[in-house]
Amino acid sequence: MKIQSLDLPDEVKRFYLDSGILELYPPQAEAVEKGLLEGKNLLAAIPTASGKTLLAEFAMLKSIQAGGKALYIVPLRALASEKFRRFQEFSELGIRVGISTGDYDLRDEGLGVNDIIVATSEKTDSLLRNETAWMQKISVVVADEVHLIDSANRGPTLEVTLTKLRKINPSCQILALSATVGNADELAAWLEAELVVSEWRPTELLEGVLFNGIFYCRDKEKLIEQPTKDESINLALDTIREGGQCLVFESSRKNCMAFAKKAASAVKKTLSAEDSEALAWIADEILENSETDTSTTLAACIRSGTAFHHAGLTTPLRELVEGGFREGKIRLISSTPTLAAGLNLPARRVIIRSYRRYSSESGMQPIPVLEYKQMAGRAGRPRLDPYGEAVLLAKSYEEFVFLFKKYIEADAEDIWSKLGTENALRTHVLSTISNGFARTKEELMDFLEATFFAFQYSNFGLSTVVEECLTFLQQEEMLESTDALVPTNFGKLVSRLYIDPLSAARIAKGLREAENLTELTLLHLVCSTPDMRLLYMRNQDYQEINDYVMAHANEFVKVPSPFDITEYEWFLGEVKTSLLLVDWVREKSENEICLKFGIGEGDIRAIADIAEWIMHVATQLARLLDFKGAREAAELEKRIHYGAGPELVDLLDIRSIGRVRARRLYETGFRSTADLAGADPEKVAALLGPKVAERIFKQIRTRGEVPEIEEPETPGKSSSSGQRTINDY
Ligand SMILES: Nc1ncnc2c1ncn2[C@@H]1O[C@H](COP(=O)(O)OP(=O)(O)OP(=O)(O)O)[C@@H](O)[C@H]1O
Repeated sequence: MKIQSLDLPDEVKRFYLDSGILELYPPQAEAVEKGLLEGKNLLAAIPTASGKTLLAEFAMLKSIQAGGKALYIVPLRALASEKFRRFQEFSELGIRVGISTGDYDLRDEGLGVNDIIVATSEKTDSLLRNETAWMQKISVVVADEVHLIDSANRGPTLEVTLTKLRKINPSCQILALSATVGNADELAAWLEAELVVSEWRPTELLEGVLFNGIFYCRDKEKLIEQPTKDESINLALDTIREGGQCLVFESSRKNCMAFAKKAASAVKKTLSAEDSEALAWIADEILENSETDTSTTLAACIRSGTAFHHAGLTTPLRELVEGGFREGKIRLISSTPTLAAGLNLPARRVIIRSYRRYSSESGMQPIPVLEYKQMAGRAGRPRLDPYGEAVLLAKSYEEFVFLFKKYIEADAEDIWSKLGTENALRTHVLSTISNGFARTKEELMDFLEATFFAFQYSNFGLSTVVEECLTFLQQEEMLESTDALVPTNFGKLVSRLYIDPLSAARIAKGLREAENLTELTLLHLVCSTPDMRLLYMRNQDYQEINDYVMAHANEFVKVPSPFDITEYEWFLGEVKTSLLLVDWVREKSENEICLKFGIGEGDIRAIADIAEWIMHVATQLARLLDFKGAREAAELEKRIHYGAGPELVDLLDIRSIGRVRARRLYETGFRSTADLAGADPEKVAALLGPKVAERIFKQIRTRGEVPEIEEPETPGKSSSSGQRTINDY
């Protein structure tokens, strides 16, 4: 099917023809035949890189040209940024694109001027809870990676968000993009959507197992040369020498880093002088951005053409690794499956070194087939690689046979709604009532009957769980104690703040009962909520944290009995996470924190982000309920944001002044923005570099009168590279 023949505006067809897309892939053609461009709902369950996003673009552009507005929902912020960058290319068509991934208690009304809004499912849900007006005008909803409805933590929000959007916009077109799943027909029926299921890919995928140095797949066997003792490295070198790149999936960050380091010396031998120069630049950028042992190791690997990628890296570092790989400079990335979750980073060969995953309930378990297919689907760059190869490693003949049966010859599992638990429903029952979707139990059940959970389980047991949620919400005074479902002001605030009602109840109880609200008391209160992500307890942590608790027992609202082993262990994890935040707000260096707690910089950022949000909730709740602690919580919220002491908060309100620069200014006597306003500009420029100083004075100038900065006579002498480094924070 030619692009020219499509029922799309001429300028849209020209846009694609100019980008070299002349005709549709078979699944795309099937989608058009099934009504994609006639506003019909459609579920496309097709492999990675087989053109799903293009389908969404066609539907969105068609609707926008007719005056509509599109909402593109993704599961991850990284994917939101990737799609936002892609859709910005439509600016030549006069299409405006916005992205919304920020705080969860904003309406983001300003985004309504855009034709396409990209948002995570959580952010979409919070926009609905905050009754964002432009949500009523959405004409096309794209749910990318919709198979994640199956995930326990993200699934319920995506499912309820789609249910709400269909309620407020019954006529809007739903376009669901999914990896191949076992029950795509069931998902399509729930969405009242046409279904396109296909295994077609633009680049052939060879799936196989490496056993005794031979790569076995379908009808091929390939003997892999053995230049080193490690068969995974040999497999990687085999591809790199052919001009391809490798993605290696490991089950843990430690193994990721270890393999990237181990492969470095062998990969380095394949590099040209030009490659090495380009890689050195990337490595220098890494060190500009971060000063931890992990980033030092990463930079060293990159100089040899390898890298590792996991959630412990900060976003700038991950983007540098991804960019270096896309440009073909980094030859091998060793990653945890984060990379496979939707990020478009294909490679000629994908090596799955570990197909097991650790879970606290059942230890090391084989990953689901769906997850294997996601990783395997990254093999083969369209138009660049002649084929893609996904390789599992077998250490025995039994494992060799198992892997073929379990993964290569198997179909992906069915996906199942995870909404039917009290943890999931508690949040969504309150938001459904707060948003006026339900004023009585009957209306609430009607709303829930429109969910995928009800579609799959035909409401089994839903009423009982809902009853338990309503009882809890009334006991915690988030709902009026009436037959009608009426949210209290407390309940409305909890819904708008996008927090688990159980978290809100714990915070309210803690603020009410706390004798003294120290920094630790508030930080632990935040860490004791179900919304908080806790650090794992390593064996060496137990004694140290336990001793700390004994010495500071009066700073905790409640210390559980050590004889209640499960609850006490969980409490120790809360305390360990609280102590990370104490070090963070007391300006311990990131490297020191990483080494002390056994984490990455990305974890500090991720945990600080969540803690900041929950502390923001504590501030709002203390104010609403007139509890003590609002001022202390508001100050801590800022300190968590910057990772700094209270005396620096005024300085930190200035962009370009992060925790390191603020401390340097403070120690030099510039203790506030007022001090800076009256400061000798040359002195500040000497301290922070003229470019940073100018950015600072420019902000202060907008708040009052201060002298201009004279640029130095000899440009390039600035002490600061002008790059925002980790020390800006
Ligand atoms: N019909 C086509 N002809 C040529 N190239 C195409 C066609 N459709 C898509 N592409 C190109 O193939 C690449 C992958 O397309 P797209 O991103 O739509 O796939 P996808 O399935 O969404 O990938 P992912 O699963 O990574 O999100 C893009 O570079 C896109 O421009």
